[in-house]
Amino acid sequence: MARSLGRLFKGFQSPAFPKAMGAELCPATCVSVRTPFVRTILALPSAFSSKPQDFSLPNSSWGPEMLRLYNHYKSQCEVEVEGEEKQEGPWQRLPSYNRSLKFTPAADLCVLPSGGVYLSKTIQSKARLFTRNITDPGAAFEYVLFVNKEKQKCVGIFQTGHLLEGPPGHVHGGAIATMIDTVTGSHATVLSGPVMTANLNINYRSPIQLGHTVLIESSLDKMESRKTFISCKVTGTDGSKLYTEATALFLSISVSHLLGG
Ligand SMILES: CCCCCCCCCC(=O)SCCNC(=O)CCNC(=O)[C@H](O)C(C)(C)COP(=O)(O)OP(=O)(O)OC[C@H]1O[C@@H](n2cnc3c(N)ncnc32)[C@H](O)[C@@H]1OP(=O)(O)O
Repeated sequence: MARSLGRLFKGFQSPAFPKAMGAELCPATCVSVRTPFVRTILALPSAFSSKPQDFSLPNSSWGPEMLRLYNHYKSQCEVEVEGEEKQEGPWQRLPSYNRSLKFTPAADLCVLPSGGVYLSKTIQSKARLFTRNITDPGAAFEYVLFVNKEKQKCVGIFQTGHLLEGPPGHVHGGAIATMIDTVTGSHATVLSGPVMTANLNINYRSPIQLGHTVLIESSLDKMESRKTFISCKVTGTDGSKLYTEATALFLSISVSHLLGG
């Protein structure tokens, strides 16, 4: 277990900002790899089951607004320079998988001081990322994240499926919190390496209709020692309608924190 976590976070171990913001956050097919975060992203599939699927690519459930915004940011991941090969653009897409740890043999399990083990083999083999655990396309969270290293921004484009209902016909507040945590948490991870959410403050301004696509834009407010402060807004796809505002605090952690050490 400890070895698996170590592998997972290996690329995060020298996350100093702004060095990490020099990251080239490219899809798994990209060959240009320089920074700790990108190494981690690219290493992730090998820590999964044999056939990792990148869920942040378009599928048949994506509506026109989801596709339009995806294409808008995707087109800025590479730029044409006259007479030269395509170059990296200001935005980079973050790939997204549904597992963070592969099955680990019993010998790898971490024995806690209490005498228990960190995770049973069964739980490890069945564990799935919360936002990617419903396999029916379009039923729950459809999303893709892009980061902009120069502007220190991250955007999430989310299409909200019918299984996210809270108030009739509208998205559950916990699902909105999940979307916000996903965008701001990924942003903080890009900036600072392994982090956990310490505090999330949410103001729900207007209900989000089920099936709607929303844009979640997060910005770095400040970094202080182990603390990364991020704020974000959830809006309609043209940015005019404000649905939700939030601020979040992330604390950098070591792998031993996750093991209860
Ligand atoms: C590729 C990956 C993409 C991931 C995307 C998804 C992201 C999802 C992220 C999550 O959902 S994480 C799960 C939800 N979060 C948790 O379960 C965290 C549970 N809490 C903890 O594990 C610990 O409380 C925590 C790591 C947050 C902090 O414990 P520490 O022991 O490391 O910190 P400590 O208590 O020593 O405090 C350090 C500093 O932070 C401050 N602090 C800690 N918790 C705080 C808090 N809640 N609010 C404000 N300040 C806080 C604390 O006052 C102190 O400030 P000073 O250094 O200035 O004195």
